[in-house]
Amino acid sequence: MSLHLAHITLTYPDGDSRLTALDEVTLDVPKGSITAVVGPSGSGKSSLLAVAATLITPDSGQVVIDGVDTTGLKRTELTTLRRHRIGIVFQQPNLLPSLTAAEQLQVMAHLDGRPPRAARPRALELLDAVGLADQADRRPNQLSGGQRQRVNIARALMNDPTVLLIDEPTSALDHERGAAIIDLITELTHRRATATVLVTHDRTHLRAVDQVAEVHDGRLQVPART
Ligand SMILES: Nc1ncnc2c1ncn2[C@@H]1O[C@H](COP(=O)(O)OP(=O)(O)OP(=O)(O)O)[C@@H](O)[C@H]1O
Repeated sequence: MSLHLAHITLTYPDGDSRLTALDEVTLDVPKGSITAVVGPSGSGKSSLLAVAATLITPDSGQVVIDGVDTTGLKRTELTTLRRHRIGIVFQQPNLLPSLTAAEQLQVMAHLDGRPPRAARPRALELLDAVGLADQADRRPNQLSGGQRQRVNIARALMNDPTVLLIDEPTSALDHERGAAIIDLITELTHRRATATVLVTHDRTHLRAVDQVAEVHDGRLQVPART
């Protein structure tokens, strides 16, 4: 199991008491498969993604990434684990305005202490994989919203992660472009054998996913096979 969440409970301070955002959540995502997490606003989807990304430590429960139990790891160990094994795609691409599409990806190598120039072939290969082979030297303002989201996805794959976590990737796109992005994520998941979690409130795109998990008031419904 490449991503294993076991009995995760997460609370936030709420006045004098605490609000339970995740309540005993257990989820398994095998390598090469994609799980969609759906649920109403405020149900706990983003919290679930943040816990899986090791960005938030739950009150209790276990997060296992690629066989590594993250419980008790130091902050620096978590940063290293995240950098090498987890790809995160946030809702907004957050691309750097002055960099070309290829450079957005090469920065990931730089952050990992490797020379960005040596990472160019991989950056170009990934841009090709997301359908942007001929846009590598364009800056964000020369790309469409859908193309920027593709750069965002390619960037998350730069360090060859085992776990890919994606938050609402279609929210800024029209239906057709949104569907194309989900198809792309599904194809990349199968081809690159990532354990992918896709948070979405849009159920129209769920045809291709392997598993749908529903969150209600912080509780995950037993996933039904699609
Ligand atoms: N930093 C925080 N401090 C306090 N409460 C929080 C915090 N973040 C989230 N919450 C609360 O936790 C619950 C779950 O929030 P979360 O953002 O995970 O839901 P969500 O399903 O992602 O919602 P949306 O679809 O609107 O993004 C909500 O009641 C929210 O108000």
